Formats: sequence, C-alpha cells, structure tokens
Amino acid sequence: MAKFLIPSKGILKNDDLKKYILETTAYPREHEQLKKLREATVHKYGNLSEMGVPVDEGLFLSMLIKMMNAKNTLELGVFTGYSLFTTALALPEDGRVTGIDIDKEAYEMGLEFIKNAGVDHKINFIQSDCLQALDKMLSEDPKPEFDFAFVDADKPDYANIHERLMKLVKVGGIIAFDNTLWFGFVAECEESVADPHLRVNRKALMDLNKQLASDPRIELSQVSIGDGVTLCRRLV
Ligand SMILES: C[S@@+](CC[C@H](N)C(=O)[O-])C[C@H]1O[C@@H](n2cnc3c(N)ncnc32)[C@H](O)[C@@H]1O
Repeated sequence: MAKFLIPSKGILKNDDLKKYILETTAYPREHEQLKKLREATVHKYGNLSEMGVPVDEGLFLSMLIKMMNAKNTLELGVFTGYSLFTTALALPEDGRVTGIDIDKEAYEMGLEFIKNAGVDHKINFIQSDCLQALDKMLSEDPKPEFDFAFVDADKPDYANIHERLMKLVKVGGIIAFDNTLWFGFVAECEESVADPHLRVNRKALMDLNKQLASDPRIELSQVSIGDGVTLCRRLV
C-alpha cells in the first residue's frame, strides 16, 4: 500500500514499545539541558524537530564515545545540536568535537543550552557544505585525524563522505552513519514510498549499505536503534 505521509521517526513500528523504551530508560537519563534543547527544537521547528537523534540513540552514542576514549571527533549535520551537544558532554575536558553544517541558525538556537551546560568550549562549529569542509581538511598539512565521526547530513552524500572519512578517521577509529535503515523503507519496494525525497534517500542508503558491506577496509555493525546507525571501524 502506498504511503502518502512521512512516517514517524525511527524503525521501531511498535509505538507502545518505543514509548516504553523512552520513558523507562532514556528520558530519566537525559541531561536536563538536552531535554530543554529537545523541547525548544519541537517548539521552533515542529515536525522538522524529528531530524534530531532520538534520546535512546543519544545515550548509545554517548556510551560509545566514552568506551572508545575518544578525544577528537567530527560531526556532519548539526541542526539544533542534539547529537553535537551529546558528544560534547561525553568527551573529556580536553576533548573537542568539530561540527559542520551548511546552516548556522538552527545551531545558534541550540548553543544557549550547550552554554548552560558549560561544554561550549569543546565545540568547534564550521558553517560549510560538509564535502567542501572535508576536502579542505584533507588538503591541510598535517591533516587532522579523528577518533570518531558521526554522519547525519544529506543522505546521497554519504558514499562520498565515507571515502573522505577513511582518510580523516584514524585506523581503529569509528565512522557512524545515521538513518541507514531509513524508516524501514530499505526493506520495502520503491513503489511503497510515495514521497520523492524519501525515495531518493532510500536508494542512496540502500546503495551505501551494500557498498559498506563489501568494503574490506572496515569492520561493520548495523545497529537497530533510532533510524538505524551503521558503525564502521577503520581497519587499514
Ligand atoms: C538530520 S539533521 C542533523 C540532526 C542532528 N544530528 C541532531 O541530532 O539534531 C541534518 C542536517 O544536515 C545539514 N546538511 C544537509 N546537507 C548538508 C551539506 N551538504 N553539508 C552540511 N550540512 C548539511 C542540514 O542543514 C541539517 O541541519
């Protein structure tokens, strides 16, 4: 059956279970300023606020960053900063996250809450197209080297982003791609997705998933949280 409405965020289609996860283990552990940022994002952006990573995914990313002892990280696609702020909270005092987004206005709204939590000194925000910013980094001598990169920008760019990050994330470091299960549409036929934007992204993410699965340079894990997060650990 054709879908004419943008579906609700995430791949978990059981709303009661989604509510249970959020209310039982995610909301009680959400930093109070992250909660305020999430609520302000809903207030200002309405449905677009769905672009922010869900609370349970934020907690997952936070634990991953701490387990890796990551110090220098990158984020592509900042919006109002939910995942960037989460990263800044997870990093050690001398850690640093570079966030890149073509839009600055949304991030500036989020900055108020990041400052309230006292972690703004860990953030370097660059307003730029992400591929252009990565190419600039690659041309630097020495080029920067990151422990972890979170990719949440334009989905058709992911394949090109992957090639660049394979030169910017250190061997043993992790590249995490968000939305790789794309509302579950990756497992449905093209005709079942009515919205052209959702269709284009579905195809891009399906191609990316195949490309990553056959890439011998990485260890791979598809995590079924949020809208699907694919972790790539650089091997060579
Ligand atoms: C899904 S949102 C990011 C959500 C964010 N990670 C969070 O948790 O709130 C995607 C963002 O990518 C940005 N974006 C889209 N295309 C981009 C590009 N080519 N270069 C840089 N940023 C881009 C958009 O401006 C938007 O803010």
